[in-house]
Amino acid sequence: MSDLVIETTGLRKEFRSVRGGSRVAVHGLDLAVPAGGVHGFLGPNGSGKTTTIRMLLGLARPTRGTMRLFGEPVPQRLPQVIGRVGAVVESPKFSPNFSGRRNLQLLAGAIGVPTTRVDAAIETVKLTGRDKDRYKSYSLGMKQRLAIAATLLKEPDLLILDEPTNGLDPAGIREIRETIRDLGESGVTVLLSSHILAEVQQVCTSATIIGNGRLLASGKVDELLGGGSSYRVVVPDLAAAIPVLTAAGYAPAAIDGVLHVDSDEPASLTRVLAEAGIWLSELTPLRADLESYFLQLTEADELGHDVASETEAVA
Ligand SMILES: Nc1ncnc2c1ncn2[C@@H]1O[C@H](COP(=O)(O)OP(=O)(O)OP(=O)(O)O)[C@@H](O)[C@H]1O
Repeated sequence: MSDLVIETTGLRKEFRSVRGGSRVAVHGLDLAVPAGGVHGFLGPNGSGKTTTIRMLLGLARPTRGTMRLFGEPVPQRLPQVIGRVGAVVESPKFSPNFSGRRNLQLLAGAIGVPTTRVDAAIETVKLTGRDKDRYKSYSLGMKQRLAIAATLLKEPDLLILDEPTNGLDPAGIREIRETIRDLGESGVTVLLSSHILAEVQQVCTSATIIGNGRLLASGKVDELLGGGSSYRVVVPDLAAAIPVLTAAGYAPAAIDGVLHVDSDEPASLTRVLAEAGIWLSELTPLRADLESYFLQLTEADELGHDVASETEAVA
């Protein structure tokens, strides 16, 4: 039995246009989300994230392909598994004149779970202290946290969040990210869709990257980032530093009057130069996020290159 919480194979979605043509939103997507932790579902706007999530939740019908949630085929067995899934895909409807707490209590009653779970949900999303204020007085970030609290009432094993930080101010973004990280650490599997690379890097343990409805790469965030790091090295005399670094096994590249050097250990880079009497005036990490990797993948996709071989080269 697979320990994947979400699995899709060859998932495809075509939308018919009014003029008789069709637009392919999802192209044969193979998605594999392991149990536990926060899995990023990263792609630019319009890359097919929401459409994929809607299909998983039975809100849109795939044109082709198969999907499984907790090993069960969906939509066929969705009724059996949907109780284990919480999702914030669109803004939920809360009563503006009731407090956040009252809204959750009503919801708990409606879905038949004990109202005692309301306290835990409020605490998890850090709305304690504001839970008795009217919903309409909440900031966007608080409204989003209440939406997450609502999904927690049924104590889901899988939480699907579609761009939950969209439209929030920096404080709201920080709070939601902390909440998501805490949830991932508590044992819930979270699928976090996002078009923000830094968000996936900060919050997620593993990720799937898509572009134009196609899989570009998937794996642990650390591995997606690549093994080594590159540094920008500023020295007074490039011509003196290059042979010293080359002799020590590095492959320095001179770019715009500075050196770019791949190294896992910046301290030894510094020592090699210092031992040759070369004192560096700057050592800065060049690539510490998914940005360049993502751009490389999406450009390759747009050019129709063999994305699989690009992925292997980076992994
Ligand atoms: N109901 C629909 N009818 C026609 N085209 C659609 C429909 N829903 C989505 N699309 C198209 O499918 C593509 C993927 O859209 P989708 O919303 O899934 O992307 P996304 O990655 O979630 O982007 P965003 O972050 O902007 O929501 C887009 O080109 C979009 O215009």
